[in-house]
This record gives sequence, structure tokens and C-alpha cells, in this order.
Amino acid sequence: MNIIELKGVSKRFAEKDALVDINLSIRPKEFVTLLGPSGCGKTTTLRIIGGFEQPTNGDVYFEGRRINHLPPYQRQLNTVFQKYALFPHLNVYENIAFGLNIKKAAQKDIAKKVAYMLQLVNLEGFEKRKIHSLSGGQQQRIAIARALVCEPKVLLLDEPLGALDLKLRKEMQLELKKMQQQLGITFIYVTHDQEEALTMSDRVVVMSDGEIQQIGTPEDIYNEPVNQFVADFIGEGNILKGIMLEDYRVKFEEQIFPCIDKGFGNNEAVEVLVRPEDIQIVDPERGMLRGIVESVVFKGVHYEIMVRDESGTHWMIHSIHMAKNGEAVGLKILPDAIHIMKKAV
Ligand SMILES: Nc1ncnc2c1ncn2[C@@H]1O[C@H](COP(=O)(O)OP(=O)(O)OP(=O)(O)O)[C@@H](O)[C@H]1O
Repeated sequence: MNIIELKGVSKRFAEKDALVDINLSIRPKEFVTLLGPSGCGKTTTLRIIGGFEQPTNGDVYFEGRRINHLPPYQRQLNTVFQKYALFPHLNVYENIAFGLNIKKAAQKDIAKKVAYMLQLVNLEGFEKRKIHSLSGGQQQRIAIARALVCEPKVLLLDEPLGALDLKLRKEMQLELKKMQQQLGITFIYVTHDQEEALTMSDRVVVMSDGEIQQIGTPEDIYNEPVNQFVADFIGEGNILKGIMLEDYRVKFEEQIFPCIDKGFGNNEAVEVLVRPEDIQIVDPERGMLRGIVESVVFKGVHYEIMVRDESGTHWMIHSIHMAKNGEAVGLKILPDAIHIMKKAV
């Protein structure tokens, strides 16, 4: 059974449709990320699941039971926000123990659970520390411990690493993922950072303008984006106009390419995505396309090479081999490097 389900959820704020017909099913123990640009409706979706906001239309289900009317504290979930929202006048122990004290748990059990949580977030021995004496990363760990100590079935996380620097963010991404697997809790995570979404999630929900564009595994949305928005948002890509001649054959740049896609209409106008790392630079006579190298930039793990082909199209290529400015080259694009997408209407 799904742990959370949204059915036909929409949300209107005054004149603005923040969400339009959102349908989403989340399975127990899944790590699901809502991903999209600022203002696309991620936080509103999370707040509706949390019970902080009511949908204008549609229903929210928790383990098959409709919970639209339940206030946040009666839902078996908890939330971690970007701003840690810890109590500054309480120490670390008291902050984590807060929810258990409200539930009037026995002090002995509380001590045991707080110790376990501190171990989980790698802050053993921090019990007596004052909140203001902690770094941003440490404060966020405490906020996570505090949200988890009451053992919610679902944890909602709204850009929880947004305030941290890049290195700490990367570390915390891995830690959060490990914690989620260890505890077996469903995580619903909001971010606008595509790399973060791809790294952590079992499934990613790509949103734009209040609508879901695609739901899939990180591999699905990277390799098989359903439209240009998803392709553009997830990683870099060369996107071209093409004609799907028939199953497994597509024409672009005045050439016919074998591909692995099917199910489009014969001669249907489509968009073609080729990721920069999937193009090989070869000798001009061995290439399916020919062009001239216009720029080469070293990016650390690869070179980013721009090539202008014979019809004037610019291609971005990531290669571990260097090329020279002005050099004539061929571009080799194999069938599984070509991803066909429906044309936006
Ligand atoms: N309380 C509100 N009143 C009016 N409009 C709102 C309210 N909350 C959100 N909105 C609008 O709804 C839309 C979706 O907002 P939401 O915060 O869900 O987006 P988001 O994807 O989480 O963006 P961000 O990454 O910037 O937080 C935005 O246009 C926002 O301005």
C-alpha cells in the first residue's frame, strides 16, 4: 500500500494557481524528491502533505486513509526546514527530547532515544552544548535528530541543506541517505538542486509551474526525459529538432540516425536530446556529422568542447581527450546516445 497519496490536488492562492491537478503516490521507505525551479510549487506540495496548508481541490491519503481534515500534529510525520528552528534557550539534549517530553515519555526512555539519535547524526557527547555554540551543519543535524526522535513514519525535508556550504552539503547528502536507509523511514525531500536530487533519491518528481512534468528514478529522468523542460533542468544537453521517420529511425541535421526509441508517429516532429558525454569526437571521415572545434575549456574531470557542425548547429561535448581550436572533427553519436522526446505543444 502507498504511504502517501495525493489525488487531483490543486492549490490556488488569490489569483495564482500554485498547484494544478497533482497526482502522486509514495511507497513506504521511499526517498522521493520534489525537484524544480523556484516557485514551481514544491514547498506548497510539502505543506499540503504536512497539513500546514489545505488543498483547494483534491485529497491527501495516509496509508489509504483520507487525512485532509487532520491537523499537522495528528499526522504521523514530521518536518525539517531549511532554517533549523531549534530552541535557543534549550541545550542539545533538551531540544532533541522536546517532543518526547510533550508525550510524557519516561525519562529513562528519553535518555536512551536521545543518545541513539546523537549517535545517528554523529554528534555523540554534544548533550550539554548550547545551540549558539554549534556550526550550521551541526545545528541542522540536531534539527534532524529532533524530527526523527518521535519515530515518524514520514519525514518531510524542505531544502534542509540549503544553508550549508558545498562540501558540507555533499557530506550531509550521503549521511541523510544512510540514515534514511538505516531507519527505514519514508523521506519526502524538496530541492531545486538537480545533482542533489539525483544523488539521494529513489524517485524524483520534476515540477514546473505547479504541474508534475515527470516522475521516475534518477536514471529515468536523466536518460529518458519526457520533454525539453526536464531535459534542460536535469543536466546539460544538446537539444535539436528532429523527425521520427519510423520506429528506431530519426532524422536531424539532415542525416538519418538509428536510435532505440519507438512508439512515435511516422514522420512525427520530435525533439532530440544528446548528452555532451555521449558524443565521441572522431576523425572527420568517421563522423556522422562533421564540424569545426570552436572552443575547448578544461573542467577538471573532462574538457568541454564546442563544435559547430556543417549546418551551423553548436554541439557541446564532454570528453577526456583534448581537441584543438579550429580543428576539423567528426562527431559520432551511437543509437543509445539519442533520446527522443515529445515536442512541446
Ligand atoms: N501563502 C501564499 N500566498 C500567496 N502565494 C503563495 C503562497 N505560498 C506560495 N505562493 C505562490 O505559489 C507558488 C508556488 O510556491 P512554492 O513556495 O510552493 O514554490 P517552490 O517551488 O517551493 O519555490 P522555492 O524553491 O522558491 O521555495 C509561487 O508562485 C508562490 O509565490
